[in-house]
Amino acid sequence: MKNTLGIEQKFAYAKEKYEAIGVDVDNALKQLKGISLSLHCWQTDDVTGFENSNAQLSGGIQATGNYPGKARSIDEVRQDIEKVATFLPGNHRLSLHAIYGDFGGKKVDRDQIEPEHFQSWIDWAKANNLKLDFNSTSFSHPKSGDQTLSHRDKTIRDFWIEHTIRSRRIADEMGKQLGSKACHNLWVHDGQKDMTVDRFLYRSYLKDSLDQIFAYKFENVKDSVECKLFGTGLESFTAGSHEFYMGYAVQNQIMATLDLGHFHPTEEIYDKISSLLLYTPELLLHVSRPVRWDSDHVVVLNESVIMLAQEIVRANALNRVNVGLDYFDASINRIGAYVIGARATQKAFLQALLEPINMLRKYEANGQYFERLALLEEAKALPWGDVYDYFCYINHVPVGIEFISEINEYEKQVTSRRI
Ligand SMILES: C[C@H](O)[C@H](O)[C@@H](O)C(=O)CO
Ligand SMILES: [Mn+2]
Repeated sequence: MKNTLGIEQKFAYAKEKYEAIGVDVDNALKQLKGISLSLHCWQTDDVTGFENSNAQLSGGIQATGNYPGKARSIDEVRQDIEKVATFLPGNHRLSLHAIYGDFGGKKVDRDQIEPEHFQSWIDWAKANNLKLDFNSTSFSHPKSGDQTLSHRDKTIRDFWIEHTIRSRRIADEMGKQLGSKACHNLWVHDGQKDMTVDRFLYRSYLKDSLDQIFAYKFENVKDSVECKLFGTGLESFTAGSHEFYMGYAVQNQIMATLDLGHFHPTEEIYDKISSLLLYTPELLLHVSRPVRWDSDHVVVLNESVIMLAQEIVRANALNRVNVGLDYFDASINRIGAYVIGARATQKAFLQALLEPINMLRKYEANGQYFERLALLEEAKALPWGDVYDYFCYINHVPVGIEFISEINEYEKQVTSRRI
């Protein structure tokens, strides 16, 4: 590790500055260490999965780019995730989609998946000190079409109901064996391209499908439902809108998933945190970066992510919010994409944990709004970066830009050879 003295000295100076405004830096670091990010497995291979080698991504989502080195097998996904973990301070989780099963080369349709197809993932996760989360997969399948759980054909709905119940059962097994409840995220792309007249009908089918799916209770699963504004090719109607799933989550006391790319481009999700947490037990986040649409660009430390982290910390809700990442950029080094996005998310939480919240609250309560705004602005320039470097250093992962050369080396030795 380079320049150890500099890191410690800068941290000591930063700590003094924060303590002068009433911030407990050691406690912030302790809390940051407790935030497990759920890394999305699908950045390794551009959401292809291992059902069949010619899988075409559908469902209104797209991974654009052709950067060499994507993972081509389960072993390569695991190898890449293990590498990513060496760059991230803290203990994290992996979120799998149902199409990433270990099917042993056999054709296993979605309504036939079993926990046994994910046992090798569970064993691997255990050996690597990771916990798992899970997602049913409605896209990239001959029966997907434009609609699944909301389809007007009962046989199609029944197929996807069966798939989703089985997915939750797999999540339950993961949660049980790994000793940590698995989040099961349900996102279906269901919608229509053009003006749709039977919206009420499709949404009532979707509700009925969900009722059948959630009639099964699994002890080791935390269920979540993910809304979306629209998918590509399905621009006019989305069955699972925000209002639809918010109502469903509240009525059934499950989680809503908030994906940063699933709202109107100027709509921020930070302000939904305190509202939803008053009515649902927990939340699941999909931290992402929409550029003009739900483009799933790599997460960076932008205002949307910072404000989101602030709202969670200010609401004292770290233990009620599950933080998943969701983006897929096939145009740059994929390991680098994970590390940039995961570290940016951690930096946002660190900034939030280092906020001089007591002073800010006092100003607000006294109606001292100039002082509140001034302190919010000054806090942006406080040396949180030195605290993050120290966090990396004490957790034995590369500090600052050191990870760039290490990822380049991995590319040279491993991913560039995948041809
Ligand atoms: C692959 C994921 O399940 C998917 O990205 C979903 O979470 C989503 O956000 C779709 O836009
Ligand atoms: Mn998502």
